[in-house]
Amino acid sequence: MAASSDLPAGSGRAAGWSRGWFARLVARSGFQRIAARLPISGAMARRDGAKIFDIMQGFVASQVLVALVEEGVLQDLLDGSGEPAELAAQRGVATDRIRTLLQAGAALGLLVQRRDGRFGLARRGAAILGVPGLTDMIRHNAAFYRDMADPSALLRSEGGTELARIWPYVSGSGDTISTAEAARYSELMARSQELVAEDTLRAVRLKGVRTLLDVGGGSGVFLAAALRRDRGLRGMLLDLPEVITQAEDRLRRNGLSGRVGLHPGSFRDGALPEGADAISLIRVLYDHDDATVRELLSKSHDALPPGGRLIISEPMAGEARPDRAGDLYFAFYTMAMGTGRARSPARIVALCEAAGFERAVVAPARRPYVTRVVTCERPA
Ligand SMILES: C[S@@+](CC[C@H](N)C(=O)[O-])C[C@H]1O[C@@H](n2cnc3c(N)ncnc32)[C@H](O)[C@@H]1O
Repeated sequence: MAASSDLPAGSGRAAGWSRGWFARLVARSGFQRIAARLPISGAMARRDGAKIFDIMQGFVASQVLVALVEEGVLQDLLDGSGEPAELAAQRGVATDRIRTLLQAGAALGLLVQRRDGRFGLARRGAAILGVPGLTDMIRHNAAFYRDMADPSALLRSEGGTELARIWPYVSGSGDTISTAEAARYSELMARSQELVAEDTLRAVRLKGVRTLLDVGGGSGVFLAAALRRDRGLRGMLLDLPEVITQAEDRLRRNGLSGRVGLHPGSFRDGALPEGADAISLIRVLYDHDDATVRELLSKSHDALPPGGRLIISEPMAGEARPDRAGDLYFAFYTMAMGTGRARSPARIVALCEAAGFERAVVAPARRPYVTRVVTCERPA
């Protein structure tokens, strides 16, 4: 919701308002006491109070979610009786504590309590099990939240965060990444890529494209989805050598090896391979600082023929209309990684135009918390 929707009529933009007299008035405890007693301002104060409380308890809510996933409670409620005592005994946890966890899950709208005291999955709780990659994402947030445990330290940090270790390539230091590290992060990306690929391929038309180069294509999930959708399309995939072996395996398993050329290497070194009339950058730009992004966009421009298309897909910031996915979660996630940032579509378009692209289009966002898509073209 835009911040300005909460403002008194005619009060102008939120930034100006928050510096003004009304903000100073609302910030007084005396005002809060009086406002709470009056009918209209009392309702407003209670609404604000509930929203503030909701923000404050967000960490507890997400940790309850982690517990439900890590303890395998969601899965057990899908398959089992939902009897708290049974769930407690299976885990060696006191029954009243498991009941507290189940009640908390119900308060979050993930579980339902039945009349006989048993618990079951609510629709949203069941969806957590069904959405590809979601439980892995919930688990891997543990590292992010350790970085977030001291937000003041994070704001001042110069590296050394847990997320920087989880995504070792972001430093671009030239240190080689172990194959095991590459396999770990690629698997995580692969699981969540299904949703990203679905939304990206809905947002772009690949009609007329003969060869698609997926830069930073990971283990090839996006390319495989694109090739399955368009039987005439050929693919090229560039990623670090430690990652390419996984793409090779996946494409072979999908019977697509014959349609894809693999290019092990770093996009930091030399030009991008030529031969594609479209390039995709899926969840790549937000890992990197502006200087790296400018260079990568410029190399993409040079590798494309005139009229060639660039597809950028990743979670983006809302900028003038801040949203919780781009401006809260991904903004701090990329801060904890240490190099990248969630950029707004307008910022991405500006960077593309600076690299020589034109005819930029920002696709309507279907699920902005999954991805947003910007396309542009090299001038014909
Ligand atoms: C966040 S992952 C995204 C992977 C895939 N596109 C997806 O959305 O699932 C970023 C990818 O960029 C690759 N990458 C990072 N730095 C790179 C570089 N310098 N050259 C080539 N690939 C790189 C990583 O190995 C990783 O596969």
